[in-house]
Amino acid sequence: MTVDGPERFPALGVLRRTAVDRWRIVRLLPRAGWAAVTAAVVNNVLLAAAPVLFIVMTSLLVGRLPAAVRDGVDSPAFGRLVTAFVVAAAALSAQQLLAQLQLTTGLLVQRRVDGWVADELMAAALSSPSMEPLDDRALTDRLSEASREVEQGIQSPGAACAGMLALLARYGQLTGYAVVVGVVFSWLAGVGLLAAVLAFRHGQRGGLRKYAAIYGTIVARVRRLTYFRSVATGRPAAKEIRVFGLLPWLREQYAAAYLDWMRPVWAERRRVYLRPYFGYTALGLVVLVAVLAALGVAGGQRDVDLTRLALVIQAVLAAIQLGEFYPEADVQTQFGMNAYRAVDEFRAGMRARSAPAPASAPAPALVPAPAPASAPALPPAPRTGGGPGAPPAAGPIRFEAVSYRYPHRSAPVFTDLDLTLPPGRCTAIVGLNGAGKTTLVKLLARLATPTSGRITAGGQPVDALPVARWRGNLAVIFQDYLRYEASAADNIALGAAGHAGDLAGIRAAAEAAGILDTLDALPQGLDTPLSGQLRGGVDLSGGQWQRLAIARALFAVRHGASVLVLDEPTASLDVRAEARFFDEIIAATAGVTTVLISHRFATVRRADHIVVLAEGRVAEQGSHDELLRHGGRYARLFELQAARFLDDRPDGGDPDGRDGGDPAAVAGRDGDPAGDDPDRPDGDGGPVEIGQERSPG
Ligand SMILES: Nc1ncnc2c1ncn2[C@@H]1O[C@H](COP(=O)(O)OP(=O)(O)OP(=O)(O)O)[C@@H](O)[C@H]1O
Repeated sequence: MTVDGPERFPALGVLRRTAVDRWRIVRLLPRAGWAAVTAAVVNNVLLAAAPVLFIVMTSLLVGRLPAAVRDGVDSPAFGRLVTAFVVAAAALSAQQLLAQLQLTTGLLVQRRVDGWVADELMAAALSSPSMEPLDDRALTDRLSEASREVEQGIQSPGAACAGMLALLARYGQLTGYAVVVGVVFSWLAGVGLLAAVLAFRHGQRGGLRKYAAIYGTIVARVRRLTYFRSVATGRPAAKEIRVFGLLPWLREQYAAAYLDWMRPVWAERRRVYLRPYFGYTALGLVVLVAVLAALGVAGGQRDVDLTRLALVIQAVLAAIQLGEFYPEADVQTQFGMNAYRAVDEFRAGMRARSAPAPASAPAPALVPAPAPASAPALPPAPRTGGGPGAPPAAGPIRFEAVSYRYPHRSAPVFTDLDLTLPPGRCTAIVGLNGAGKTTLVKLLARLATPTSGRITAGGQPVDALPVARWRGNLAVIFQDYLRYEASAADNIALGAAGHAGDLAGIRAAAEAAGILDTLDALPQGLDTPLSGQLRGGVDLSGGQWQRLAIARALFAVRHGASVLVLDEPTASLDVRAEARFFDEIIAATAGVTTVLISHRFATVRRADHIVVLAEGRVAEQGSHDELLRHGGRYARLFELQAARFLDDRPDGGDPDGRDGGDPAAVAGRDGDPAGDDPDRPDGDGGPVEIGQERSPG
């Protein structure tokens, strides 16, 4: 096996990696626009020249002083002294001004580059049609490192670009000083000076590089620290922290996470900086002493005049100072390069983990759904066209021998799952916690890909369709649906973002979800921002948010989605609203293939078809009546609910049921499983949820 250079000589490897990283940063510069980059380059070149000009002019000033004093204020010698003074003062002023401009042009470059990188990062994060890559910790570590730096903008790729440009000024000055020493004194001294300063810089940069490398290995610790900080200061946890008195616990956790994060950093800092620092300082001192000693010898032999003496002394001292740490460039370039490497690695990881989209596969025609038995209560919006971009109509959706296992999990969630979702009907999926209900939705929405088996719609594999086209056919409200910090109208319109102008549709969806009156009563009606954090904004209750999320799904249905998935849609609804759920919402989507996931019998029992998931398969299925007659798992859970209701119900309760009680339980008790009074308010004997089996005793 051949050993290449960098492996045999580690220093070469480091140099090669540094060069590659720097080149990567340089290639980002065009993203800032050529005008901004040119302005920054010109500024930094002038900033390199100004201090060199200053020491040249002040040295001339020193050299011309004896003649000017001797010849008097009216002499040409005095005029030359004044000229040198004016040019030196102008160079100094220009340096001050250019330093400010360096900041401004650098910021401009930085912001533009970071804006582009942020776009790239977002595009990469959303590039995979499935969510699986985001379950990969190594990949999300890269993402969090990159996005943290881009967000903070201190050690970002944009800051690295600005830092690289600023290096032009520093190294330009250094070259200028070395050339001055070479020209007026000795090229050997000039080159020696340059080499000593560069060696010292190498020590600095090498230390910083090693120090920065440790950050790549402690991202998980940083994430933990950030987590505790956001829990402590964020709004979502504010209630629990106060109620449970969690402040001391949080402080302790935060302090532990902080030390866990910082200890390796401190140790590395001592290791990489201390010893090299002494070594390189000694080298710098040796060169300084050698050059100054040679100068002294030459001065003693009267080989150098006053101007040259002043010039060399100033140039050497200024050059030695350039061996220091550059606050405007060093951290930015080192950490910014790391951040951009994280961006690159994240993008590459996403590409590698994303299943290639079958772009060239022709979209098969799906079997059209049967006409709805009754006209949908939610009036459909006029379709904007039925060309190839129109969403496919869904036939029966089948999971055929589908198995699925999450990455990094050994146990599969599903093993050879066979399941049919009849078109235009409502199928309820029930099962204990962790049975796989939400995973089933992820598979249906192609956020995850079956490990084996396939999902078909109208007989055609759904993964043969472009993913966007398939998803255009779905309206999904997840259990953890989003509460957008936007107006109420926008929160609904986001169900079909291309139809935000359909105000009548937004109102119709809100009405069908039973939230229209609430929204109309807000200070700005449906235009009210839904967040206490926004000016003029208000927050909604949990149940109101849930209705709004349902309205979003209904709006998507109005605009062409023919498969509606509702994951725990009644979890936050009050019992009256839950009882009305079928009449108001499911009826509004009659004719739409609906998947309803719920732990609540009051919600599921009126579905056309009920599927019980257990141990990775369909354990039972049928209508509510059939499943009760079957006397299996579903019936057992239902009986538990009824028993709970009977236990909790006070003796001689109101015969018409108006003192409370879950309608499902009433149905189970009176033998009319399907019939109940949806208006009946519930009392304290709330529904027992599927997945929370309780002993009847
Ligand atoms: N992102 C994930 N990575 C690894 N395992 C997961 C992930 N999400 C879910 N699981 C596991 O998959 C199984 C099914 O989870 P899923 O959320 O689908 O259950 P569920 O039936 O919806 O549960 P619940 O009724 O509690 O909402 C569980 O064992 C869970 O631990």
